[in-house]
Amino acid sequence: MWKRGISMLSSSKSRLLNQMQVAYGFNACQVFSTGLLNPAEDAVSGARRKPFVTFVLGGPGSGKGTQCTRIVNTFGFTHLSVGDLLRKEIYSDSENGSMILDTIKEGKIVPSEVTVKLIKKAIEASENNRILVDGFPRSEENRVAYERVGGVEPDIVLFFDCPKEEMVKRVLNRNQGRIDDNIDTVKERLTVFEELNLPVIKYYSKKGILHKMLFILRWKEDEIHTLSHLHKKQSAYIDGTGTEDEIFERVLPIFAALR
Ligand SMILES: Nc1ncnc2c1ncn2[C@@H]1O[C@H](COP(=O)(O)OP(=O)(O)O)[C@@H](O)[C@H]1O
Ligand SMILES: O=c1ccn([C@@H]2O[C@H](COP(=O)(O)OP(=O)(O)O)[C@@H](O)[C@H]2O)c(=O)[nH]1
Ligand SMILES: [Mg+2]
Repeated sequence: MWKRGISMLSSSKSRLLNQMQVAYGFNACQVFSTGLLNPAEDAVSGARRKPFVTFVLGGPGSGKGTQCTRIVNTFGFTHLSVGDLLRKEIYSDSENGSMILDTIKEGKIVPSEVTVKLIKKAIEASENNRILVDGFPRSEENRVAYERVGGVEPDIVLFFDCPKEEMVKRVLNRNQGRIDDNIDTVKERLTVFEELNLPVIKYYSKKGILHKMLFILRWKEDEIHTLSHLHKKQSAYIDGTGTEDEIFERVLPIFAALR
């Protein structure tokens, strides 16, 4: 896997890494190779190291998956899209397949015991110590269930914020043949996001120093003020609008410390 990663370091990537070095004052090549040489097991004892986990949050179509791909390519993370893990379950002979299909179609949230088990299994199977968990936790219940099973909180939480109209436009143009990319489901997903996912984002923001946040909340103006006032120092703010390149420029500094 390491060899494969090193051969992926194409000249365009080298150029990007050099630009990052100039822009952010750190050795991006070093960051990249450290990511690759960041195995899940301790080289001497062989014991499993605590994974370095980043949760990637944001509404439907906010660009989580798109930016995760870039973070993977630049910082050597393994990307676990929880939506993808669930979709795989539908097509495997899993006992939960039809329940998952119905839940995704309706834009609701799959029970925590199912998702937490899938995430745990995927983290354990990963040879990499750096993990991006994309699209989870989607509710406080999800968050608590993960902490209970894993016994740890994430190291970083990213939140990609995007106006509703832009998210709807992106989802309806996504063109990946997803059963939930239709106007009725996306409307429901936005309601679920607001009711169940925003409290999770608020929770991590309050954690402040432990969790860096990318945070511009367009949803509830009163909360923006309170949260940004309370957590200005500890939080990193990002805007999920603009081109993919522009957004990634805002993401890069968050991982700059991972030398
Ligand atoms: N900055 C952007 N501007 C325009 N379209 C984007 C941007 N980022 C992602 N997209 C597109 O929007 C759609 C949703 O992006 P995706 O990464 O799947 O979002 P999420 O995982 O948050 O639902 C995809 O078709 C993607 O190509
Ligand atoms: O932790 C999760 C992640 C996803 N989902 C379900 O899977 C759907 C699609 O999630 P995905 O992250 O793929 O969607 P995205 O936000 O990327 O559009 C969601 O609407 C939920 O129904 C879930 O129940 N729990
Ligand atoms: Mg996604």
